[in-house]
Amino acid sequence: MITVTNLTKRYGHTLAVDDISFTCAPGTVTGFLGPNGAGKSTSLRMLTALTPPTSGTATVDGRRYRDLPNPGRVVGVMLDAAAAHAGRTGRETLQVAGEVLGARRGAADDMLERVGLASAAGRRVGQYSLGMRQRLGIAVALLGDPAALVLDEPANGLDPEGIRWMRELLQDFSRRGGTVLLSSHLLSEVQATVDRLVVIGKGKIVAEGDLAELLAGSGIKVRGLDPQGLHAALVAAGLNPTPLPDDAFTVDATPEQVGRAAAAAGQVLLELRAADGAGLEDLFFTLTAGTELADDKDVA
Ligand SMILES: Nc1ncnc2c1ncn2[C@@H]1O[C@H](COP(=O)(O)OP(=O)(O)OP(=O)(O)O)[C@@H](O)[C@H]1O
Repeated sequence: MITVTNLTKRYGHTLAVDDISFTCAPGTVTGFLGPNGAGKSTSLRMLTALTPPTSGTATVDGRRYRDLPNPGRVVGVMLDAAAAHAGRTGRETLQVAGEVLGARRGAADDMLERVGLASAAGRRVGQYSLGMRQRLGIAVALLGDPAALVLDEPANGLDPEGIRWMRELLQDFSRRGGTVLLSSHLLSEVQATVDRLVVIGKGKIVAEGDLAELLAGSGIKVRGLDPQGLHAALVAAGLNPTPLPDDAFTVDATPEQVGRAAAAAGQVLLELRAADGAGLEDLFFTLTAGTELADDKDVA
């Protein structure tokens, strides 16, 4: 169990993380989602004792990371896969990590096999692609056979096949009772992997809950032949339409209410269905507005 309670971090005048609280239960994969600069990395760094909190606490299995005698045996961590020692080979990286953890002999090679790096084990990490470093980072995190994983942007640099591999690995880990907390700045990247979401914007939690609930709780999507006429009809019926980019609207009402409002005004409907998480996407769009430059930097 990962428990974050009133966690806060201030850098001078910047409130990077502002009084956040949430828990991650065993057997679940939680996505920690937010745009660049929202406070994800700072939160994960506080959770893993790399940065002291200004106030609040973060614990894994009831203990702060820095109080764990052999933390890698309790929680596997990957915060910056690119930071691995470039001069070491993949095998050496895992052997060094294994010594710290007291892992059994042969664990490094078994793990290289598990993450698909066996054939690259003797190559220097400096020659690895970002995706290969992510795999190596996961291998280091898993090496101590921990019950929890904390991963900062694990999908970064992975190709679609790599993302699928990561998804299966994490879901398998959670099915065996493990607890996973992973961060991402892309909803689409983690949507198929996580069971729960904690959404953070400007240091504060702005949404939290089961993925299915967050995706479902977004009303009805409706699109008509005459968007302006449909908008006027919905407003006249006392409904409160929110415009979507494709000339459609979301409405917090039943399909029948929307259908009747449109019929009363003679409006032809082209689409009337559950909104598929458009509300969550809208929320994310609002949060990420203005951060495109930072996203481009990540891709480059
Ligand atoms: N060491 C630091 N000194 C001063 N400000 C910092 C420091 N680390 C982070 N910040 C600031 O805290 C805020 C949150 O940054 P953080 O890196 O946690 O966000 P993030 O959600 O992880 O974004 P990214 O995905 O870009 O890393 C930002 O405004 C950032 O500039």
